Amino acid sequence: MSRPGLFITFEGIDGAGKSSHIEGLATAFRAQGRAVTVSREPGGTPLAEKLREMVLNDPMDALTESLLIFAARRDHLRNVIEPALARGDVVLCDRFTDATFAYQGAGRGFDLDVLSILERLAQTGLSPEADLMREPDLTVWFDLAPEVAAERLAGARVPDRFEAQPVEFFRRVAQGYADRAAAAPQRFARLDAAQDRHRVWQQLTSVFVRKGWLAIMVASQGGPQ
Ligand SMILES: Nc1ncnc2c1ncn2[C@@H]1O[C@H](COP(=O)(O)OP(=O)(O)OP(=O)(O)O)[C@@H](O)[C@H]1O
Ligand SMILES: Cc1cn([C@H]2C[C@H](O)[C@@H](COP(=O)(O)O)O2)c(=O)[nH]c1=O
Repeated sequence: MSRPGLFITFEGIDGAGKSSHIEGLATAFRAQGRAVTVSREPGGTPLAEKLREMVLNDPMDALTESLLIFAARRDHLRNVIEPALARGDVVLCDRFTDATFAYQGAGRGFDLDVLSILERLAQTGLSPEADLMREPDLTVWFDLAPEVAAERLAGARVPDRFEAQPVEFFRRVAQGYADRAAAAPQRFARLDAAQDRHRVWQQLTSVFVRKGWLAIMVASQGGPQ
């Protein structure tokens, strides 16, 4: 009998360390016989990647930004996430809707009620259960002080529109993530992302072992060196 799909998202402020661990986790799942789809937001389809380029680079107001992000998300859900979950894949997605509440909501100060309406519109009617609003089964939150994230990113790459924001913006985004985690504690797993890569990897795999989604052996394998 095929196993049900799992939708797992990774969140945190820019530079928190999410991307450093997602491929390692995909390898761990594959080693245990699971098919894995790795993706990201905004992005993940040709259309959504075009929208990503605009959102990350072109000046726009917060409503335009939110509409483009949810348009990209719907296309990504329709064409990648829902088909993968229907096949029984583990879907590992670098950011999802919590990022919109944290960045556009808490960071930019955009109306959270409007975001909730857009969320319902964009994430409903795509799975065989018509009324289901697709949400992650688990959200791993890499919690890191904005000052530490800024140090990690300094000089690492050319900053996009978000990475170029001042530290006060990221304090609000970090608070936005804390609020989302407090509102859905059963869905969120918080990691102390200030620890070194190996310890963060250990925290990460422990979450999956505790849930029974990975066997205990992988906690000491793979991951960044
Ligand atoms: N635990 C860690 N300790 C120190 N540096 C780290 C750690 N984890 C990642 N880094 C470094 O910090 C930088 C940001 O890491 P990474 O790209 O994984 O973060 P991210 O959360 O995916 O960021 P973004 O969302 O902006 O793409 C990279 O240069 C990476 O090598
Ligand atoms: C999904 C999503 C993302 N963002 C922002 C957050 C980041 O600054 C960029 C994506 O870059 P990354 O290197 O892939 O992390 O986009 C946002 O503002 N709102 C969202 O919903």
